[in-house]
Amino acid sequence: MSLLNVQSEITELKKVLLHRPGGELENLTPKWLKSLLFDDIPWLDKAREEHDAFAQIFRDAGVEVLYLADLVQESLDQDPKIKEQFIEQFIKEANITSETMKKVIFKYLMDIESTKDMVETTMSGIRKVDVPNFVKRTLSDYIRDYPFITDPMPNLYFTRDPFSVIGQGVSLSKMYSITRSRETLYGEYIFKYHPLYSKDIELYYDRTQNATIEGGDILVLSDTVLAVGVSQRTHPAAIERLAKNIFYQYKTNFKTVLAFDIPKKRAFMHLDTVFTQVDFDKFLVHNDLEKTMKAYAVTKATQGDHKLKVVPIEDKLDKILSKYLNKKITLIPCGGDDQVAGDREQWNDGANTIVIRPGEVIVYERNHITNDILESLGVKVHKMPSSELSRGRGGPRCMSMPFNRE
Ligand SMILES: NC(=[NH2+])NCCC[C@H](N)C(=O)O
Repeated sequence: MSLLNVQSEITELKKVLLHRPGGELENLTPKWLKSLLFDDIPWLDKAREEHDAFAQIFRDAGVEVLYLADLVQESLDQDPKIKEQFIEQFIKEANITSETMKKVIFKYLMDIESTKDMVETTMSGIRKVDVPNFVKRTLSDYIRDYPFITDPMPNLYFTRDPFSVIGQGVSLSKMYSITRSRETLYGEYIFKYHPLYSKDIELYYDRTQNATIEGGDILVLSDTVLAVGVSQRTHPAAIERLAKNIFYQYKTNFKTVLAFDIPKKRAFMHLDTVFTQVDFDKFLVHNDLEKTMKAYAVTKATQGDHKLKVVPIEDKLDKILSKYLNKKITLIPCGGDDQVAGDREQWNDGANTIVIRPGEVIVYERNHITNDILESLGVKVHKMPSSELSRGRGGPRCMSMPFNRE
């Protein structure tokens, strides 16, 4: 039986996957910031302190915290061949063109004694100055003032996106941006080789598909209903493929995929930046969501082999959720009614909370207006420090991937 189990956004969280930020953040520089999807450079030591506080909130609430680099290390240490294969694939995807350089980097990584250090090196990026006796060989070695042989992956601490646990299976993302594409390699090795987490795993999507989908767009509303954002990052064709796989190929319990078409822009980058559940009957939303979104219900077609039926939904968001979740739903606007506070706090992921148990969430401390509103509605709010981590434009939900909920 699969050790993964996520049938909801809000029931008691048992196990969660995080990534403690590492050297990849120190490899951010203003020149490449935009293409690396950061708005500023977090101070690594402080970012780690904040992240450790985040992890401690989970532990204090009885949640087991897993770390990405540990799971990858445990997967690669199953067999020296797996480790070699991983390094080869990493090099291939890092776009190293020179055959000699490929060999140099292979040896460089193989020579790192601990597998975990090796994995962290692949994450933080390898600079030309890191490699002993680096010799310029290719034209680009000579011409470009580019410091890296392999690029850093600074977005790894957003464990929500490269894969997503759905029910007892996994959707391994095909990422939208070049900079995040290699992040899914780690998930591939975990779900193929990890002694615990590769057992009986159903793969509902995989990284070799063409159409892009990212975990931040996927919300497991119940054991029968998924919500998926059609966003800057997730293409409708990917949602249809996912739906066919969960409806037909794997015959899961899921009956409906609600597709929410949202604006294709950075402030709305994933559905979970504008919309998260906080309790059985409460959702946090960005003020502008209702005005700008359009919902569709995707179900099995009654006729035709492996066909889908897509129906536009005209109802308002609370009505749609009430219908599919079978209860009256309250929408809580991020930042309240004030447009300025709403826009500001949403930009700092005020609408992006992770639920520990129904009505108990982790939030960024800085979003004080939204946090006060949540508290006034009886939601238990754990505030985490958030000066540095928020510079990557992701909040507590983006930084966590539940492996198991009650
Ligand atoms: N699930 C999320 N909302 N993730 C936020 C990811 C932020 C990251 N800098 C990116 O642009 O990809």
